[in-house]
Amino acid sequence: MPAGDGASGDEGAPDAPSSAAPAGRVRPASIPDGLLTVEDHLEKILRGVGPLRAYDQPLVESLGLPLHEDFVSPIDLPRFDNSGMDGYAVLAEDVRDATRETPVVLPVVGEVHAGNARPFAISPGTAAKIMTGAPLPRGADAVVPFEHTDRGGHKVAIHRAPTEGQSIRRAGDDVTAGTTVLTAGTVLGAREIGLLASLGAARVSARPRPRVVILSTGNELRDPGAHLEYDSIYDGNSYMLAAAVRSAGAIAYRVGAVSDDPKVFRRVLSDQLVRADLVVTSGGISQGERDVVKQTLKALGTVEFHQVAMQPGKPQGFGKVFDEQTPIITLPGNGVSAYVSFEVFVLPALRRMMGLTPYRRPMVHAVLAADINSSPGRRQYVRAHFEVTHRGAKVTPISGAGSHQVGALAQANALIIVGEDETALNLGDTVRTLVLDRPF
Ligand SMILES: Nc1nc2c(c(=O)[nH]1)N[C@H]1C(S)=C(S)[C@@H](COP(=O)(O)OP(=O)(O)OC[C@H]3O[C@@H](n4cnc5c(N)ncnc54)[C@H](O)[C@@H]3O)O[C@H]1N2
Ligand code: MOO
Repeated sequence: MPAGDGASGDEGAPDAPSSAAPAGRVRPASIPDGLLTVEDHLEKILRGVGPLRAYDQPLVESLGLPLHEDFVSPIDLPRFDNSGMDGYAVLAEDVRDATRETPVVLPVVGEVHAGNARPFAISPGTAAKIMTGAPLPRGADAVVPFEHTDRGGHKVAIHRAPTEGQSIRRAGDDVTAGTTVLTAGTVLGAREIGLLASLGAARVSARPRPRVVILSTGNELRDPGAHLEYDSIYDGNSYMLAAAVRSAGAIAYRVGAVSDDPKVFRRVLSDQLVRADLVVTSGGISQGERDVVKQTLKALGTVEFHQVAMQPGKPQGFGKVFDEQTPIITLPGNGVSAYVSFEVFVLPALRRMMGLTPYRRPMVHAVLAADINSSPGRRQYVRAHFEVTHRGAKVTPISGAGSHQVGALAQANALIIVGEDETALNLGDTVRTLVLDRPF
């Protein structure tokens, strides 16, 4: 089956989260009691983060954001009849018989340049020199390009007859004032931003980019470039998450690694809220004795921690913190777990905050190039390489399935979904795949 964008199956996100689980959703039988499904946890998050309030933003800042309201053109484009060529404005009738052998000679009664013209008219039997974009003089109904003339100054010999209307760009032939040129929800790219600017919009109404504070936790973490003791490692996650946040179109505030001291974590978190629409943490949420995120946030009573039936990414948390009621998504510390959890939970939340739908990456169907075994009870996100060959979409699992294997993760450009109840996918099967890094 060719690569498609069918947002099919159980990955299709609820675009308008409701307060109850959608009717008809079946909990896979193999999921052990006590674990949430991926959809359960995602729904809690999507219900807890609303779209940010839209405001007028500078045009270029709106790149990648959806337009909040229909945009009705206040003006015509082109604004006025103007020349499409450098040449001479004439009355077509006057030069109807012009040929190379028998050119028609007309007096040149004026010259109009783009941005340097006054209202101007020509009488029958005369011509005006005109440049591309300059307003057409009244009385003219064609433009003869320089190449069909002797380029004369006081008089011009025209040696090819133009058709009526030739090289004239009529007012409103592209956009008519009063028409809706972009509808609410249109994601603004270079073409749309160019159009809005051409229509005189200095600002445009869009939801802002969410500001995301990223905290990683762990006494073992050091910034890249810093000295490592024998038991320390570099903080990969906060960089990865900051990059992922930016790729999603949001603003990342990466705070370096915070120690496992609950007092320190609490203080840093509270200090950061002033610039956060969302906080994302990594690490410190499983069963460890110093799981600082879980320990600190549980005490607040507003953040819930769960195990989710997925691999990687089993430990998860979500809630709101302090007086600000800032949403916080707590991700597991293993690098691959943090990445996959970002894709599955944080990306949809950011898209919802920005007003972008769909929230979740559409699924692609691809032919599997090797067997995959899976233990039941958790949905697997298998790191894989996706490509489109002359025979269609193909996906190949990458070796290195450990949640800590960020080397293998960096080889991947896709995640194969193995359902909770599935124990094997076989070479040649058509499998559900999330193709990463693809705009949607
Ligand atoms: N007894 C149990 N132990 C664990 C369980 C469990 O159910 N019972 N779950 C495992 C799973 S699954 C995961 S995932 C991890 C999640 O643990 P935490 O979220 O508490 O994360 P940490 O313990 O802080 O770290 C895990 C691992 O990742 C490394 N790490 C953490 N932060 C970073 C970072 N910013 N950059 C690079 N590497 C990072 C950390 O050093 C650990 O190796 O728990 C399992 N354990
Ligand atoms: O669920 Mo953990 O995220 O597998 O390593």
